[in-house]
Amino acid sequence: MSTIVKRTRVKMCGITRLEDALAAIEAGADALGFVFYKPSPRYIEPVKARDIIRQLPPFVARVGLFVDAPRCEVLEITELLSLDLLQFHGDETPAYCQGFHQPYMKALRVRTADEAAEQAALHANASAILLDAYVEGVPGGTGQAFDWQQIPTLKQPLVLAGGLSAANVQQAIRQVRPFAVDVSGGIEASKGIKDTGKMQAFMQQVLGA
Ligand SMILES: O=C(O)c1ccccc1N[C@@H]1O[C@H](COP(=O)(O)O)[C@@H](O)[C@H]1O
Repeated sequence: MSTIVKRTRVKMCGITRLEDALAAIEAGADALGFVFYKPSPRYIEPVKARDIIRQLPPFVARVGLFVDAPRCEVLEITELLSLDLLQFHGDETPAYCQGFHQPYMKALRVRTADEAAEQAALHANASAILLDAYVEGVPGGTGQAFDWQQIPTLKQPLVLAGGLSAANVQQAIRQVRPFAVDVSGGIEASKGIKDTGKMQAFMQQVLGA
């Protein structure tokens, strides 16, 4: 009789340095996120992201994060570097999100489960729906968790984000049962700089969930 071991996938976001990317992979991350949103302290120049991505081993997904970027900017970046998935973290419409060659994940900022369910239904073609905290005036990366009672039932795989860290990710996984978790601030030494110990501790908690 065979045993199937199912584990929650992990995306580590806001990578700005090769050493952090390699440490995240060593810790066990399934996906790395690169933030192409200039106001973010985790913004990375596309050319720098390309140089990091070129040095990564296979079987690790490269995710590009955008916030209401002009279509031509996304096209420029996706032509410059090889991305497996686009993460749209603003108010992008389904038509906009589907207008690229790469699959996409739509981030929604949760206020209520009903509202999130309505928004998610519009993105039926999304590869996944990422749920993040709603913080007025800030699109994401706030380090804030939201009320996990407000998780809607989704047709798409659910990626849970928002204020996750080694301290709460196990509880989050047990309660929400997401397909994947996405973390940025909770594994940082400072904004944009990852902490290897925190990444390892995060993964250990995920594996123990
Ligand atoms: O990381 C950022 O700076 C960022 C900026 C704009 C939109 C999204 C951003 N990051 C994403 O936000 C969530 C939650 O991050 P955190 O763990 O609470 O810091 C995550 O999906 C990041 O990819």
